[in-house]
Amino acid sequence: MAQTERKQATGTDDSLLRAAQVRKVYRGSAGEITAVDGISLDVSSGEVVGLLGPNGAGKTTLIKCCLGIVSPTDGEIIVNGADPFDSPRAAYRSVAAMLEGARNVYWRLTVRENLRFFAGLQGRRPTKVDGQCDRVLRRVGLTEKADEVARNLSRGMKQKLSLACVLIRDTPLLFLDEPTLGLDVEAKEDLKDEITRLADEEHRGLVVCSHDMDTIRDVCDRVVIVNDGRVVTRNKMDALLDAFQTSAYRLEFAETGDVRSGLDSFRTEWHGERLDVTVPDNKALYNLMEQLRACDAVVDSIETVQPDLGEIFLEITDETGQTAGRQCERDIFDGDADYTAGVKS
Ligand SMILES: Nc1ncnc2c1ncn2[C@@H]1O[C@H](COP(=O)(O)OP(=O)(O)OP(=O)(O)O)[C@@H](O)[C@H]1O
Repeated sequence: MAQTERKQATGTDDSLLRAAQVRKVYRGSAGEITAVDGISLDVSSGEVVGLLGPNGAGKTTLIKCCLGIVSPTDGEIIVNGADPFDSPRAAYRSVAAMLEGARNVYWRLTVRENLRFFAGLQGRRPTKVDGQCDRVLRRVGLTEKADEVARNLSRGMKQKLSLACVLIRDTPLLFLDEPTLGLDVEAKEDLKDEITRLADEEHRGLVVCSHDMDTIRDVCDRVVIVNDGRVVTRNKMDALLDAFQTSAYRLEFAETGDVRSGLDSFRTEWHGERLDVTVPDNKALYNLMEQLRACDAVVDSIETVQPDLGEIFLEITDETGQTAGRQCERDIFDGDADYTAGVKS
């Protein structure tokens, strides 16, 4: 890659990841699979980005490309100023990943030995990192288990150890794949706090992949939703929720009149006597009110339905919702002034 292009791709100083138009085609005896088909992903310091998509969407492949584990067929990847294929050592020093949960820890080693090992990979003397080990163990709630052999830990504790092994490496960029898997409610809340703290106080950049939409909603500044190897939507979390918030209303009736059969042109869902109705715009809301009057319905209360990220995700990635997804993507790009690097997919 030409130096000028690289400079462009490296972007601003706080850019920790710039992946532009990444493509990965796996070739095997069964033929070709395009796992990633031109995805771009940026992460800056202090930012938490959610990477969402259904099974097989290409998330893990993209992450492995960014880590330099899988070689992309096409595209540019820069990790904290280093190309993971041209300068693997420099890139490796900047990024740590929690992939496939607890499978990346050494089950015969104790919790502390695991941490020393991973600190050693970062070039530090394992015997000199005990203070930091204690701090990391405190943060993930494993202090009491420091001398326990990893294989004797519960599933949730193994997950915490896996996170601790990522944190001990002290890298500016972190990839966390399904970090809440197996965690109880309290541990999940602690993990969310820790992710937010890492971004806000330590200015790290994090990419979080999860099917746990509560966690994604609570910790992510932005989300990128992929399907079939392509980006279907990217947006700031607030804007994504807002985009869906304005279109759905919950009505309570004093009198329902003929309303159950009179709202055919709207998307409706009854919950007992309550009605959720989705309208595309303000004009349609006005039409809805007219229609309700025509049905002799008396509305007792009307409120906007809080958008559920899980439902938004399904709507966007559902095959029948492709148009909605594309529309959403266009709206989002139109309004996303921060996303100006020319790396839209
Ligand atoms: N090593 C490989 N060789 C061939 N095909 C692969 C390989 N790894 C992944 N794939 C295929 O690439 C596609 C994307 O897989 P990937 O694991 O990246 O998806 P994912 O979004 O991480 O899914 P999940 O949420 O289930 O982890 C799938 O069709 C998968 O079968």
